[in-house]
Amino acid sequence: MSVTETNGTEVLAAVGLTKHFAVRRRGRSLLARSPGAVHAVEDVDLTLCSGQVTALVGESGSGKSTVARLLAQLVSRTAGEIRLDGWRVPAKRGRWLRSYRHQVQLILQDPFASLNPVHTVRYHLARALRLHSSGGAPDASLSALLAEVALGPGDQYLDKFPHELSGGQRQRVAIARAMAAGPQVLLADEPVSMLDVSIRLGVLNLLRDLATRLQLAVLYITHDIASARYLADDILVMYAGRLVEGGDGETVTQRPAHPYTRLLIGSAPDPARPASSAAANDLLAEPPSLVSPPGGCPFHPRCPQVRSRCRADMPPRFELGDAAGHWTACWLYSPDEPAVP
Ligand SMILES: Nc1ncnc2c1ncn2[C@@H]1O[C@H](COP(=O)(O)OP(=O)(O)OP(=O)(O)O)[C@@H](O)[C@H]1O
Repeated sequence: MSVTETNGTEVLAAVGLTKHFAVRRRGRSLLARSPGAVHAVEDVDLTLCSGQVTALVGESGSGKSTVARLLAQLVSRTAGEIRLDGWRVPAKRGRWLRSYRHQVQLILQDPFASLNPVHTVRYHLARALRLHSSGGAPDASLSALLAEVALGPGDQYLDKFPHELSGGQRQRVAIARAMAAGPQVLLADEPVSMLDVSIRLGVLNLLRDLATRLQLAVLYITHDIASARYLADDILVMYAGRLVEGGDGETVTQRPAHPYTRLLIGSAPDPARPASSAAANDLLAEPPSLVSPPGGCPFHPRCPQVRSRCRADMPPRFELGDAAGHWTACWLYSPDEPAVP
């Protein structure tokens, strides 16, 4: 399924989403005229649809978590628009925030950090249920929540403390707590990267199941493009705060267009393919400064196919035409550039 031609309807969308973090000035920079800023997210457009999993993939520091925090309204945006069910979400906080947070739930990487160690599973789930509904939190409702995340029977888990659960069970409880709000959107920020490899698949399958069964729109944030391919309908690739490629998961991973996407795929561990040390080394190269980003395409200093135009101008999105909704922001695909070899 492609980003633009999905079966589901649009639930959450961002247009031109931008976040600059102010940088504290030190030493000589105290004399600088304008304070610096980390350009963490620049001009990001994305659409999350009901029943669909969209993966946001990129290396560390590319701005993925900031996108999640912006969509969850945990940080304010510098520019851009967010729409929930077609409703323009105000940039300033207000009374709408509570109901927004019912609809858009964030799941973090480390369930140990997100669950309070002194409270039981019952406490966490009951509190979440009471927060989001006017009724109480009878055990039957708590067990039903646990059943949603394939933890059962409920009475085996309700009185357990986080440290008495395995990593996978803790993440499932964190997901059950998010489900207590009855959300339309789950933003899952590296939800399996701290889990044992053997249990990752189970949690990924759970996210897929929730998306399909409950028609949730899921954003799956990861640095691991192989897991994105496994789980997601659509993949968006992020580099230095910007989206550089998007399309359905199979097309993006089988026919990657952007040189950065190719590098990401080339450096991903694949038992069936000898590791490309060249690709891995390229990825280890110095990431760009987000305080004074290079002019033109942000990837040009690392790009093996750089052209003069790439140093001067920011590439727009080019539709690739090989699959519906497959696009890339790279001058190699401009109709007025010589064809890609
Ligand atoms: N509160 C903040 N103040 C200043 N800079 C920040 C803040 N939060 C994030 N950043 C910077 O924004 C950039 C993007 O960070 P972000 O955490 O969104 O990237 P990421 O792709 O999620 O990386 P990771 O996978 O390592 O979390 C980084 O340079 C980071 O240092």
